[in-house]
This record gives sequence, structure tokens and C-alpha cells, in this order.
Amino acid sequence: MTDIEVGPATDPERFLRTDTVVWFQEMLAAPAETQLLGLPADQRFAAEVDGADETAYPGIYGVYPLELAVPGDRLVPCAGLTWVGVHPDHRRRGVLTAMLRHHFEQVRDTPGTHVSALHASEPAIYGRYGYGLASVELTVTLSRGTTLTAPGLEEQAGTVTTRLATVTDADVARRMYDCHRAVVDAGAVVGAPEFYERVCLQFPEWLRDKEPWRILFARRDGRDAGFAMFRRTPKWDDARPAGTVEVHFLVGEPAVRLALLRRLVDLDLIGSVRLRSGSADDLVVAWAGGPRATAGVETYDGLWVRVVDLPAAFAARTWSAPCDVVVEVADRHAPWNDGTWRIRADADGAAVAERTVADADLRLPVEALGSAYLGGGNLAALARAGLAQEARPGAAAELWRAMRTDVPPAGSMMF
Ligand SMILES: CC(=O)SCCNC(=O)CCNC(=O)[C@H](O)C(C)(C)COP(=O)(O)OP(=O)(O)OC[C@H]1O[C@@H](n2cnc3c(N)ncnc32)[C@H](O)[C@@H]1OP(=O)(O)O
Repeated sequence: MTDIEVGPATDPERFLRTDTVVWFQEMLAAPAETQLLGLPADQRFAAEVDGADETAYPGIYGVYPLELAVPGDRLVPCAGLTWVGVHPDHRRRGVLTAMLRHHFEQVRDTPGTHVSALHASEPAIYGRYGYGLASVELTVTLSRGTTLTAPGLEEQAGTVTTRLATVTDADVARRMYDCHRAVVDAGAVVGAPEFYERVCLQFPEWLRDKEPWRILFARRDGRDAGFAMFRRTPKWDDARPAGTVEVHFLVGEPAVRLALLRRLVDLDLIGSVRLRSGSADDLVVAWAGGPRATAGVETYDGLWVRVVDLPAAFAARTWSAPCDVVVEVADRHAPWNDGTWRIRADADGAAVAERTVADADLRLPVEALGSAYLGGGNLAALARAGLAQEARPGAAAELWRAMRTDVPPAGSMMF
């Protein structure tokens, strides 16, 4: 096998050339640092291989510094793995494997950060590296004028007004960041302020004939209370307006989201509204009156979570029920997690994981723990499916009851 060295990517132009060839996209005209906005210089990494072409790195990856909302209304630091790409000349020779090993070591050595998370380009890639699917994401399409019923929220929704802005308007990125950070459900991720500046970038090559992204702010008591980010695409069917609205963020408390959605399904000249990043039990489906009352519900994988430092990650979230389970964890790529742990949670929601020589009640791969980390991946169902092995009957359900949450994890914004 070729020697692969992973370290800082110090040449932004070379980084972007790799990205462009990996994703077969056109080169953007904007300066490299503008294109990389939001990806801190010390969070850009590259793989070098002897004899590689000097113009592009053989492999690249980057990390957005994110905060992840974990059970118990806590925001914890999270390494947002992104910009992963291996040059077509170097694929299937272990470059990704070397980069992910490097990433896990970096995260392990970063004080306060214990988990990594990502959105996968393809579902088959990341499970083998210990990422578990932590949330299921719904894309919900609503027809224009869909009635959204929520008697318990009417009074609050009635106090919300909405006001349209464009991402290029002054201060929009900061307002988005403030709103997003103020109201997050477990499962959601929040970026650093620069991340929202990135979201607001409008490269001409991306824009072409498209509408610039609009931000519909919700206002209550003279302050921002949430927002929706959307763009419309005009369409006409037999001379009837049938434009589509694509919504990428819907942020705020439930009553605020309801008010924003009511405005979106009432926009002129549209036929449908497509909402990304819904949770498995999304409020929108309930407000519409069930899946058949929508114009379509599609299910995708949401956030993939990788527990990098097992005991620290477990201590960072709140647990839902007491448990005392001995778990044998298989972890090839972060060997410091590999082995047997006694996991105990108390009635106050605190958990401790300690090394033990006791016999395991349950054997599972580390990705199963990533899957359950946000309260979503059902470990008892996993055991039934033969993807975790119980030595003590009921051990998987015991651990699951302690990790699960009342509602499924929220959808995560794309990063
Ligand atoms: C978080 C994000 O940024 S998601 C974006 C990921 N990037 C992309 O999809 C861009 C296009 N694809 C690529 O750049 C590359 O194909 C990558 C990054 C997916 C894989 O890089 P490679 O260096 O080829 O992977 P590597 O050689 O380390 O492969 C490791 C293993 O994963 C497997 N694997 C790699 N890619 C895939 C895939 N797309 N589907 C299924 N298995 C895969 C390999 O077969 C190999 O298996 P093995 O260990 O059993 O032999």
C-alpha cells in the first residue's frame, strides 16, 4: 500500500482544485478564502501521497466547529466533518481511511469535543468508520393553501408577524445565528457565526437564473423569534401558476414555525412548498393531518454521529432512565473505545462509563452507540435485527430506555 500522510492543508487553491474535481463542478471565480468562508484555516486537512500531482491534493477534508443539541437541552461542541473528497486518481487505496483515522485522533485530542457528525453523500461509506445514523430526516411537501391545524398553538402563533429579507441584506447572517442558537431541539446542529455568513454567500455561478435565498423572519415583541430560508422557482401548468418553494431552514418554537409555514403556503404564484430537514415525528405532518394530507413525505438519512471519546460523550448528555449494563464495544478506527465498558445511568440523568473486566451483557459495534446518542436509534430493535448481540436478555432494551428521548431527534441543517 502507498504511504499516506495526513496533515494541515496549507494551500487553499490546491484544496479547492481537489474539491472541484471530486464533485465535478465548475471552478468558481471568487477568491479561495471567500469560497472557504466558515471553514477555519486550521480545520482544513489534506492527505499527501508520494508522486501525486502537485496541482491538487490526493485527499481533503474539513471540520466545521459546530454545536450539537443533545438530550437534556444542552449544546455540546461537535466536529462537523465535511468537504471530504479523494481525487479520482487516488481512490480506493485507503486515503479516506487514513483521513478518518487522523480526524478521530484530532477530535480525541481536542478538549471538550467528544463527537463527530456528518451528512453522508452515500449511505454505505461511513458506517464502516463507526458513524451511526442518529436521525431520520423527512422532506415534506405541502400544497399551496394547506390547512395547518394546531388549536393549542393558535394564541401564540397569533402574536407572531413575519417579514421578508434576502440573504444579502445587512446583518441577516447574525440574525439567523442568534435565532438558531436560541431555539434548538435535540438532534439539531448550530454553526459558528461564520457558518451563517457562508450560508448567505451568493456566488454568481450558483445563482444563475435562480432566486436569491430569502429569509422570512418571524417577529414577536419587536424581536426575531425564528426564520425560514427559502427560494422560489417559477412554473406554469396550462397557464396556471405552479411555482415551487424550497425551504431549507425552519427555525423557532412550534408556534413560530406554524406562523412561518402558514405564510409560506400562502405565497402567491406557487403550487407547492417543499420542506427539508423534518424529524421522524415532524410537527408539520401532524398539523397537515397526517402523511396523506401532505403532497408527499420522503424519508432520508439525517445526521450520522460518531462517538469519538465514549465516556466523555456519554457524560455530556442527559439520560432518560437508570441503567446498569456491561457493553462490549467493537471499534476498529478509534481503538481507545474498543473493549468492555460498564455503563451506569442514575435517576437524575447522569451517566458514567468505566472500563470493566466483567462479562458483557451486550455486544455491539460503536456505530450503534452513535445511532442512539441523540435519542433516536433504537438499540432493542437493533438487537432484534441481529445487529447487536445480547448475552443477558433485555440488556439492549435497558440501555435503549436510558438513551432514548420522548420525541425523535430533530432534523439537522445541511453542512
Ligand atoms: C461528510 C462528507 O463530506 S460526505 C462526502 C464524501 N465524498 C464523496 O462522496 C466524494 C466522492 N467520493 C470520494 O471522494 C471517495 O470515493 C470517498 C471519499 C467516498 C472514498 O475515498 P477512498 O479513498 O476511495 O476510500 P478508501 O480507499 O479509504 O476506502 C475505504 C473503504 O470504504 C469503501 N468505500 C469507499 N467509498 C465507498 C462508497 N462510495 N460506497 C461504498 N463503499 C465505499 C472502500 O471500498 C473501502 O472498503 P474496504 O476497506 O472494505 O476495502
